[in-house]
Amino acid sequence: MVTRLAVNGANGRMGTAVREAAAERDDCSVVLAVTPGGDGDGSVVTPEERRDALDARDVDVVVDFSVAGAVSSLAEDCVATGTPLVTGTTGLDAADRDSLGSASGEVPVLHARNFSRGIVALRHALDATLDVVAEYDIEISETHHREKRDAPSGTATALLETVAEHREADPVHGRDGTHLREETEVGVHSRRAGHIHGEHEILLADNDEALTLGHRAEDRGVFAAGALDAAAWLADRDTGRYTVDDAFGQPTHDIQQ
Ligand SMILES: NC(=O)C1=CN([C@@H]2O[C@H](COP(=O)(O)OP(=O)(O)OC[C@H]3O[C@@H](n4cnc5c(N)ncnc54)[C@H](OP(=O)(O)O)[C@@H]3O)[C@@H](O)[C@H]2O)C=CC1
Ligand SMILES: O=C(O)C1=N[C@H](C(=O)O)C[C@H](O)C1
Repeated sequence: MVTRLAVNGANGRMGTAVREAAAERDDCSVVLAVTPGGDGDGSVVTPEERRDALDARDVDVVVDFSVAGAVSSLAEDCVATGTPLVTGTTGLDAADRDSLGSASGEVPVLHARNFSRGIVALRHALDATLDVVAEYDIEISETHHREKRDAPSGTATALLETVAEHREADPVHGRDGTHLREETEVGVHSRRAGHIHGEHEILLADNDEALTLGHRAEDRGVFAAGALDAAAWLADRDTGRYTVDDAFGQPTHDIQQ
């Protein structure tokens, strides 16, 4: 089956990567692009024209990479038209988050702060690592291109949440002044430079050792491919809230001691 997609934020860096990746696949087809300018063509519309266009173009799933603050009206359009929603937009505001929550009572919704399978693996690796060394000092660092608006990255925030599932974790964003690190601190550091697609590193140190877990995205294609895999998977799902773990599969074996 070919999944008919709408791409929201279609002319952005990720929207472009998604359209390029979809053009190389035979399991999905982009039938609608949504971008603030529109272009008067029925297949490229503005956010205001989106609701009617989702019906008119018979869209199966919306894939969204846009901006914080724009996701709530998108979620409302998905509910009004019964269209499943995959969104990778990060730095969401409270209205966006609430809308995704209520939309998932009406249509399938999958929000992921990173669609790379390597990042899914990194999160599972961190989870397993914290089972052994949760009390080590932990610092999370991320580096992205100069155009990125939100900091810390959605991925760094998700990694921090994984730490918080294991221990008290008080984020400290950057450091200055003269004071000692508190035991519960987790440093969260954001760098912005050039065209870097996305790097994340977790440093854990204590007990005469230091351990790092890290990931580097080498092309936006990795996020686009994951989002398209998630969209194809979500097309057949029941109403509800889903994660990339649901779409890509949970780990199949336990870490052996
Ligand atoms: N989950 C993941 O795996 C990944 C998530 N991201 C996240 O995706 C988001 C987009 O990133 P990126 O593509 O680099 O950003 P860009 O700024 O390149 O793209 C965002 C696009 O959204 C458009 N836009 C603005 N307002 C609306 C609206 N109301 N409706 C529809 N489109 C709108 C912008 O148009 P205009 O410029 O005309 O305003 C722009 O073209 C960010 O939040 C980023 O963090 C990025 C990579 C991977
Ligand atoms: O804006 C980006 O580029 C990216 N954003 C996501 C995030 O905030 O974690 C994912 C990826 O790192 C690229």
